[in-house]
Parts: sequence; structure tokens; C-alpha cells
Amino acid sequence: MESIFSFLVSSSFLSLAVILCLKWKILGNRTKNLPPGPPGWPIFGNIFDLGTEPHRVLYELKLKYGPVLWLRLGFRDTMVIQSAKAAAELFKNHDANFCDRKPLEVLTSHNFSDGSLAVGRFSPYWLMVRRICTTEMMTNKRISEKATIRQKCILQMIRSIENDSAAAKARGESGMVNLTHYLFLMSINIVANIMLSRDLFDSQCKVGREFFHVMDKLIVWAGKPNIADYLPFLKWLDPQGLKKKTSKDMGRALEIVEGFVKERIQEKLGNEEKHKKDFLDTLLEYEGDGKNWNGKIPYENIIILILEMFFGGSETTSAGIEWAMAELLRHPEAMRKVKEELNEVVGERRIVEESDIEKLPYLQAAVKEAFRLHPPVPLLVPRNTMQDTDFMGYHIPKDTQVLVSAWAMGRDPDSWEDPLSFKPERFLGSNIDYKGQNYELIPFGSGRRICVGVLLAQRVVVLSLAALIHCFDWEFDKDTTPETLDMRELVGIVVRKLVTLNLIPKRRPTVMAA
Ligand code: HEM
Repeated sequence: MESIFSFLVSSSFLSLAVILCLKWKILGNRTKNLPPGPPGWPIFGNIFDLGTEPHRVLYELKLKYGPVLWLRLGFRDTMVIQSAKAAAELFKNHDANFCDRKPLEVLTSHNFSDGSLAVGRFSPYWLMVRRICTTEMMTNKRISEKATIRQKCILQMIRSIENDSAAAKARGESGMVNLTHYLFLMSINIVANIMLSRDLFDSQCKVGREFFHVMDKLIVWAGKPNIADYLPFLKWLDPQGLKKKTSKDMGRALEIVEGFVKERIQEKLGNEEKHKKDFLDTLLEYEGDGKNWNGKIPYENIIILILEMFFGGSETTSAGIEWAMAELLRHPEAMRKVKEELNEVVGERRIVEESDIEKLPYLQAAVKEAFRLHPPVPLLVPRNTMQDTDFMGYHIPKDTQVLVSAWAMGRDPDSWEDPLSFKPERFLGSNIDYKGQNYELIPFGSGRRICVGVLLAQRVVVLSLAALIHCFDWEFDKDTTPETLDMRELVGIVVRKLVTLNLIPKRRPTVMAA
């Protein structure tokens, strides 16, 4: 009885506090010149307007309210940018003020966000880590040094697909494989090789299998909308249990990565040089830059940074390849052109290599076209404003969440002719690229927070697609045709195909065995 009474008293105080707080917030904002947007519910604001496919709903709202939209998601003031012009204004003139992040509640588990580059706040620590990534790890030169590793991982994938399909046929099945699954494993394996110089794809690697499994779950938890992000007074309650689940799986993922880090420290102590310097070595050896950071990177943060590269580099990359493959399968004429180009440039006596990429303009154009229509992270990673700002005539208060819809820009009829059609030809002879300078095509974001993995991802996406198409002819099951291929989306942090790509690979007999 006593506990019910104290619950009622404390919840009444809580509700009163919430209402006062909200009233103050709404009245405070009403006096300011905010961008237009739909009216919202008390307390919840526009949370329920977003539905299960927020990027699509926001696009609809753009048609009514224009390219700069204002929403209140619970207690989270939110501005949404949905045109190339508004994005140019943001990234060219306000990037410095708009480059903070506010981490999702689930990503505060095990202090992940404190050590993270991707969801960490703008700070001297962030500047230091970002600098290490962009000047030491993700430069063209450093990435080129690892070309043979990527080639190896992609060949491993091709062989596994071939073997598993043959085994399925031997069992009397059609030989169909779940391509999405192989793409995810390959992408994680490339990150593992670049960051840690080790293979996780190897079927003998038990810890590798467990790691894939835990990563898969973490991606699901982090991708679920969490009411506690919008109504912070509910954080302690964890109403959907997402923090609890994330905490458990994050704990295990960090433990596994820590195992790799400890092994490396032992190797270093024993002076065992087993590989060329990799990302882990760079982090362990770092001594500070005398400007943003003095001294070494905290041990816990090194583990977080390694885990985060798996987060940032696996599902995004595999989803990018999956969408591009799906679009090519839906457009046999475009697929024919890709094959023709591969036959001309690579021929039949060898497997495609990274050095071939620049001689494959049609394939590159097809990848750009797929990123235009299906950016794997459609609303980028939310930014947070650091000060009150005048933006395109509007007053944007400090601590506003900023969503930039790469999805809306890719489909904007003001930027693209016939925007909903898949036409790689539009990029032939055009300088438009996805490296953050052309705001109508920003699947990797732009400005200070642009994806650090863009150069790596570009190579992996194009090369894997080339290898998959060069080595196999891909067939649908008997019930699917290019016209009926299911293109519905599964929305999480990354948007991938709802129905995975299940295909029958037919080895092209003319291409030499991988
Ligand atoms: C097709 C593949 C990929 C896509 C579509 C993608 C997309 C993105 C996007 C949209 C952002 C946010 C940019 C912004 O806020 O403006 C981002 C950030 C980031 N990405 Fe990627 N990414 C991909 C691959 C990778 C890879 C391979 C890695 C590393 C191995 C990586 C690591 C990161 C990191 C660490 C950040 C945070 C950067 C920061 O906040 O400073 N990404 N990515």
C-alpha cells in the first residue's frame, strides 16, 4: 500500500514537472521564428507521425511544409533538411555549429558513446580520434596498402557461395544461397582484417561466429526506436528493455574485442611482428598530438573504437552492395552492360582486381545510382546544434537535433530528371560523386562528420559487386522475376532489404576459378 502511495505521489510530481517543463519549452519556442512543421501531441509531439519508415514520412511532409522542417519528438526539438540547397547551406556555412552528436540512450551502455567517434560529442577527444582516422588509417595510400586483404576476403566469399550452393544442390535443392548473409560476413571480415589483421570469416573461428551473432543483435537493438530517447524522464524505466538487451550484448562484444586487444599487447611485449601496422597498432602506439590530446588513448576507448568500426563498416557496406545488386537484377539491360564492361576490361582468364575499378565506369555509375535511390543510412547520423543559430531565416535553438535526409535529396525532382528510375547512364560523363561535395548525392554525409570509411567502402562495394557479377550468373527462384523482386525496406539504423536476396549462383564456366 505504502509503495503504491509513494508511486502515485512521485508520478504526480513527475507529470507536473513534465507539463511545466513542456509548457515552458513550447512557449519559449513559439516566440521564436522556427521552420514550419506539423502540429504535435502534448508531451509526445510528432513521435507517432514518423511511423515505421521515417525517411518516407518526412519526404511526404516536405511536400507540404518545404525542405526545412520542424518537429518536436517528445522533448527533442528536431530540424529536418531535405533539399540539396538547404544541405549546402548547412554544410558550407553552419557545419562547425551543427557537428555535435547526442548519443542514443542504448549507446550509452558501457560508456560506449564516451569513447566513440561516430556518436561521441564534439570534443578534443573526438578531434584527436577523427584525425587519426583521416590522416593515418583511411587515406588512399593506407587503404591501397591493404588491397590484397580485400581481394582475399572477397575471394573467400565467392568460394563459400560456390561451395555452399554446390552442397545444397547435392542435397537435391536448387542451390539457392542467401547472398545478404555472405555480404555481411565478408564486410565484417574486411573490417577485421584492416583493423586487427585477423580473419573472422574462417568457419573454424568460434569466437568469430559468436561475434557475428552478437553484432547482428546489437544492430537490431540500436535500430529500434526507443521512447526513452524522446522522453528522457523514462530513461530509468527502460520501458522497452532495449538498454538492458544492448548492455548484455555490448558487454559480450566488448569482451571479444578486448580479447583481441590483449593478444596484441602480448605480441608487442614479446616483440612478435606478425603483420604490417594496422588500426589497432596505431591506437595502441598513439602518444598524443600535443594539441587536442596529450598522452595515450584510454584502454577502454581503444576497445570501443575497434568495435565501432565493425558497427560503422559492416551492415552499411553489405546493405549498399545488396541494394545495388537488387537494382541490377531488376534491370537486366543495366546488368548486361556491367557484364559486357567486365568482359572487356577483365576478360575471362583472371578475376577482377581493385586496379580494374577505374576502368569500369558503367559499374561505378550503377553503384552511384543505387546509393542515390537507396542510401543505407537515409537520414545520416543525427547532428546536434551547439549554439542558437540563424539558419535560412529561421531561428534554430541550441541543442536541436538535425536530421539530413540523403534519401529525400536522392529523389528530389529539382535535382534529378526522372528521379525514381534506375538509370546508371545519368552518371556517365558527369562529375557528380558521393564524397560530400555534391549535396544532391550524400549517402556518406558531408562536412566534418562525413563518414571516415567512405574511401574504403567505395572500393569494397564496387569490387565485391564486380566479383559477384563476373564470377556468377545470378538466377531467381521460379516464382520471382525482375518485375516482382521484393524491394521493401527493413528500417533500422541502416536500411536494408526486408526480404534478403535469395539467389541461385551459376558459375560462369568461362571465368577462371577463383
Ligand atoms: C556503404 C558503406 C557506408 C555508408 C553508406 C556509410 C554511411 C555513413 C554516414 C551517412 C555517416 C554519417 C555522416 C554524417 O553525419 O554526415 C557515417 C559516419 C561514419 N562512418 Fe560510415 N558508412 C559506410 C561505411 C563505413 C566504413 C567501411 C567505416 C569504417 C570501417 C565507417 C565508419 C564510420 C564512422 C566511424 C563514422 C562516424 C564519423 C564521425 O562522426 O566523425 N563507415 N557513415
